[in-house]
Amino acid sequence: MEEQENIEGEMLLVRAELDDIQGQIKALLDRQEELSERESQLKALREVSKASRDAINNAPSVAPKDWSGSFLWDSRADDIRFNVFGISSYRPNQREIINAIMSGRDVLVIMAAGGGKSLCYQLPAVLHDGITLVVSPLLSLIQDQVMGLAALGILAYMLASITTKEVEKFVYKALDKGEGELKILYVTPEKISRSKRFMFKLEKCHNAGRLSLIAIDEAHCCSQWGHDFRPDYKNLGILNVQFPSVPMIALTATATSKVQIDLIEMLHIPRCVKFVSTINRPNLLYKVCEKSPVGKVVIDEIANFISESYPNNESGIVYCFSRKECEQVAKELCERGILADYYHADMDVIARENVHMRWSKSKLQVIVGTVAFGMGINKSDVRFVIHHSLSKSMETYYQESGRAGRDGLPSECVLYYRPSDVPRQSSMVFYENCGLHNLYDRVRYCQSKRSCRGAFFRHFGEVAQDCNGMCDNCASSIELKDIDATRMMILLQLGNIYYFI
Ligand SMILES: Nc1ncnc2c1ncn2[C@@H]1O[C@H](COP(=O)(O)OP(=O)(O)OP(=O)(O)O)[C@@H](O)[C@H]1O
Repeated sequence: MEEQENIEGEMLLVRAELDDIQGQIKALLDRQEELSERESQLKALREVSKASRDAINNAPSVAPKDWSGSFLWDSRADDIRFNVFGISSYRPNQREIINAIMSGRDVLVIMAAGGGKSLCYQLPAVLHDGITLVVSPLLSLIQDQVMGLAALGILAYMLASITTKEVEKFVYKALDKGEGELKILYVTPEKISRSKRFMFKLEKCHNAGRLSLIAIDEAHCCSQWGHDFRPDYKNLGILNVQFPSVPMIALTATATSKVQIDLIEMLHIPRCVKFVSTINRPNLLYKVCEKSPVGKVVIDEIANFISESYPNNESGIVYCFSRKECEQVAKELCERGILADYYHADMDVIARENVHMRWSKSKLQVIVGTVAFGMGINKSDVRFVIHHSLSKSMETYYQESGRAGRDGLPSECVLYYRPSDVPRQSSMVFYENCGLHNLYDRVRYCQSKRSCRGAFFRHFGEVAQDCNGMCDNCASSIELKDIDATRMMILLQLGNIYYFI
């Protein structure tokens, strides 16, 4: 009897000590998370302050100007905005950017996906007399833009491998002799670095005073620190060296301060006016779901999510780690009644175009893609982006998930996470610049019960904004508060408030 009591007594003590340890571990983990967050904040602040110190030290001083004031071209610009582009009012920063370009300044624009970057160079292109040269990384992007401009009645062409001889002749005549009414010319960066003939004609155009503006789209491709580095973008610095009097506008949706410094240097635009809009996409809801170790269960969950939340063929993307996984996931989604197909770099161009086209026209609900399904996705009504696997960095995740909701309507970004996915990603990024560091940032985000879009603000060195319950962690803390409040009311009614305290 006594022995029994001793055992019971000791068990109570052990249990109490275990609970205590559990409490301490939790407190330490919370503190670890707080410190990691603070460390990232401080790193971002250090970069921003270094960047502004460098900018102050290195750049020749230029008086700051109020780009939102009145300018000579105001009424003509308003007329073109409304009557040519059919846009009733400017979005934040658009007017200021246009004014800086029209004042002859180089400009760097950082504006979130769907923010309206194109208007910032297309409107000045129409406003100016000469030709605007646009460098863009992808043929599909260029084709979309040229088609869109043609529909608005703006004469825009591209010079690329698929350009017909007739169009090429027209473009070269326009550059050479000023014939025709060419307004905007799109090229890929390879044209600048590899075609002497093109550069020769461009020089003639410039010498005749007909090259009015140079726009570099997806400018983050210049930087090795960015997520889509393209070696040919490195050669674009030649444009400002060869045509220093022509204003240059560089545009991107994302650039950390390190990438900004890099691309300003590469493009030789140290005195550029910088317009940085918020990276926040308030219409996107971010969620991290626990990923089952059983593959079929994961697919079941994804298929249920799509068919229950998006029963009307609303468009979505599922990102996978490997090509094989893409094909498998697409097949299994089809077996569960979802109209899906896969897209990866191992397919030939025609097959990829075909899948992309069917999806763009909503004949396919879901594209299951690898990272190869990236830039050039212009579909604005993507309602969900699901990550079947962890992406390799915060930046990649921001870009990929950001393909949702470019039309500003509510959309969801869901990530399936399990710790056992980390090693295969780490083996892929091991040799990349800061690869592991970036991946661990991502892992920390997935494991955190507190992290939200605030992690993006920290990553891009932006002042934090409220998440407004638009992530699972913030939403559940709001729910918890609701539950607590309800419980509090019941307890108050029962006169049991001391329980709660
Ligand atoms: N001021 C405006 N008012 C209303 N719509 C606008 C305005 N400016 C641009 N848009 C529209 O917003 C959409 C997105 O614009 P755009 O394609 O230029 O975005 P973006 O910033 O280049 O995005 P991404 O980085 O994803 O390519 C387009 O349909 C465009 O016509």
